[in-house]
Amino acid sequence: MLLSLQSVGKAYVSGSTRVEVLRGIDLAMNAGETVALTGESGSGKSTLLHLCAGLDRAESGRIEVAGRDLTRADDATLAALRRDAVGLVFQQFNLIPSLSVAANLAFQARLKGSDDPGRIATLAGRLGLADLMHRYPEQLSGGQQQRVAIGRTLAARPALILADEPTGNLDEATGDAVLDLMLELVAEAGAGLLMVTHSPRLAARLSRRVHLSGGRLA
Ligand SMILES: Nc1ncnc2c1ncn2[C@@H]1O[C@H](COP(=O)(O)OP(=O)(O)OP(=O)(O)O)[C@@H](O)[C@H]1O
Repeated sequence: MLLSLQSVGKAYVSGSTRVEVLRGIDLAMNAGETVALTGESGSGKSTLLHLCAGLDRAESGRIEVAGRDLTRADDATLAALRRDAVGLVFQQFNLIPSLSVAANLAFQARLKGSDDPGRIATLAGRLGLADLMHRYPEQLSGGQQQRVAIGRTLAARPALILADEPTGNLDEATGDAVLDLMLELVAEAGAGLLMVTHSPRLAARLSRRVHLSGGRLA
């Protein structure tokens, strides 16, 4: 099992109010599966991805990624898991401002000790970034930055990709091409993709769809 959530609960407390965002989430994903996560704004989709990435902790229940229990792991173990097994494509792209596009693309793979210049060049070509390799993030459009963030994740070959509207800043044709690439590489690597999307059209292209509402998945 690549990703397993059992009865996962999470609430946010601000002042005297407690907001139950997730109330008993069960989800199981095998390697090779691609799952679309839909739900209204504020339903808890980003919260769920953050928990699966070990960026935040569940209040109850159990989360396992590639057989490792996140709920009991210490911070160093969670950081190692993010480096080695999980790829994140979030809405804040978190590119490194002082590094070129080429160095940003290679960054995650280098952390893992698996930098492959040939693969970076191929990915850059497929993502339409080949002519931008010497630029810096601040010299890119939002959609170009988004493609660098996706390339950086794909270059590191994670077992599980967690993506929050990864093509949200791209026009339809570019977004389709980028999703094609993501699905192709996920299939090739036998990885898994859990992707938040508001688009029923994009959701239909993944192998399974789950909907978050009232703190539960259906
Ligand atoms: N750190 C926080 N403290 C308090 N409340 C929070 C915090 N983060 C999120 N929330 C609340 O939790 C709920 C779920 O937020 P979340 O960002 O997970 O939703 P979402 O489904 O990803 O929304 P969107 O589609 O708009 O990005 C919202 O009501 C939000 O206001």
